[in-house]
Amino acid sequence: MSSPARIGTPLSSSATKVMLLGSGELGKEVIIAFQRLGVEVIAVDRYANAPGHQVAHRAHVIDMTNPDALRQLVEQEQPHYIVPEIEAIATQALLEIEHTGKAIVIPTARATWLTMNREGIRRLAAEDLGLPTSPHRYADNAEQLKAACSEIGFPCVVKPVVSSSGKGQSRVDGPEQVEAAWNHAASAGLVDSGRVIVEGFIEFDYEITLLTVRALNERNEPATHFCQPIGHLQEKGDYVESWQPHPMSPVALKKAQDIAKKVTGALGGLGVFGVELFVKGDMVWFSEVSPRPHDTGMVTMISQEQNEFEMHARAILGLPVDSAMRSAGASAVIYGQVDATGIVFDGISDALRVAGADIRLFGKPESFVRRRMGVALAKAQDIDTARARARLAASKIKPVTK
Ligand SMILES: Nc1ncnc2c1ncn2[C@@H]1O[C@H](COP(=O)(O)OP(=O)(O)OP(=O)(O)O)[C@@H](O)[C@H]1O
Ligand SMILES: NCC(=O)N[C@@H]1O[C@H](COP(=O)([O-])[O-])[C@@H](O)[C@H]1O
Ligand SMILES: [Mg+2]
Repeated sequence: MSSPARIGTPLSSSATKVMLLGSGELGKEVIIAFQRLGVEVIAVDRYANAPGHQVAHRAHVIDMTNPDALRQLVEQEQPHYIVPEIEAIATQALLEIEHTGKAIVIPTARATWLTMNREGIRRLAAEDLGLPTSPHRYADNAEQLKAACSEIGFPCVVKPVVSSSGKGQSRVDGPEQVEAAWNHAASAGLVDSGRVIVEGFIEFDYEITLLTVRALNERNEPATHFCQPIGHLQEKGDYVESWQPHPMSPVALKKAQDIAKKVTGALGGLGVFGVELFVKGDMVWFSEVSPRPHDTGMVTMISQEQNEFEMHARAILGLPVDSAMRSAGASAVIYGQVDATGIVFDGISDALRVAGADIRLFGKPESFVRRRMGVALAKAQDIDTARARARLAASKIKPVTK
């Protein structure tokens, strides 16, 4: 597939150059992993001093949904690899860039294009691959949404087709809530494409992220590695806690791995994928997939030998990965809790005195009450203790205005 991996010297003519499109908390860790391997990293985001900007060789602020701005920056920086870190990117420009052969898009330009829009990945998963998903319909206005919700039945979930971290998402319990769901989706979608998806509500026992890695083996062929399942808790469509390993029946685990193998195989390329699945008994539904490290996978910073960001960097460069666990672990989100710039975090010593605990503060320049500003991590003998420790450590951190 490719020649054996080589890495040059950063900031010289031999440099191996990677451009991150999106440089939030996930990109920051991917950049640190690349930096450790002596890769030259260019971090891009929509605002200045994003977390990843602070640890890269160079930083740029552009509108990544603008194809001209994206093409121009790629022309200027000439990266070998382009690593998308968010959904809302001008994926059409990525398809063109990949086509010229000037840069490799991770995992592939088509994968970023399909997964940026819920409709693209749903059609691939449900129609082309025949994977089990929630029943679903699409709507382009409030009237169509009413009809779609009645067809699907209540409760159902309405989401903008382009959005993430639960933005613009509503659970709808009856016809009287449909209009509010339409307005919420229209106001909060990342790119206002004006289209929403309605999904039947799955009454799952639990949900997991199955981190799946496509990395080259010793014969230089892509091979699939599975991490242990990550259980998580979501509030308003956004993750608040995750833990690894989540116990699963052998039947459910096998189904989850089969689904993950099919969907990541169909997307192709190299790197980490976060396959989101709902589980009830031995039934498993595909929900969605991130063709990149996943927020719930931040737990791997404490629970795995190689965390998801290190595995992503290695897989991208054609290097071997190891998806083995080190210890049961958990993560708990630290929210901004205030609307302010340049906030200060109190209580860090108390957090770090919690047994087995550690923290990451992302360094986002501006805090919002519900913005994810950091994460507490904890290891333990079992996931219940790890969860309690991570929650306790997170609760000790008090963001305040300066
Ligand atoms: N059809 C559904 N049935 C039951 N719960 C759902 C359904 N769709 C979404 N949810 C709940 O909402 C959460 C967020 O949904 P989803 O992953 O589609 O949103 P998202 O905006 O893409 O979030 P992220 O970017 O963090 O993955 C899910 O993890 C799940 O807890
Ligand atoms: N579920 C997707 C996800 O967690 N994405 C992560 O959040 C950042 C945006 O944060 P912000 O909204 O606080 O700028 C993204 O850049 C990425 O690191
Ligand atoms: Mg999700």
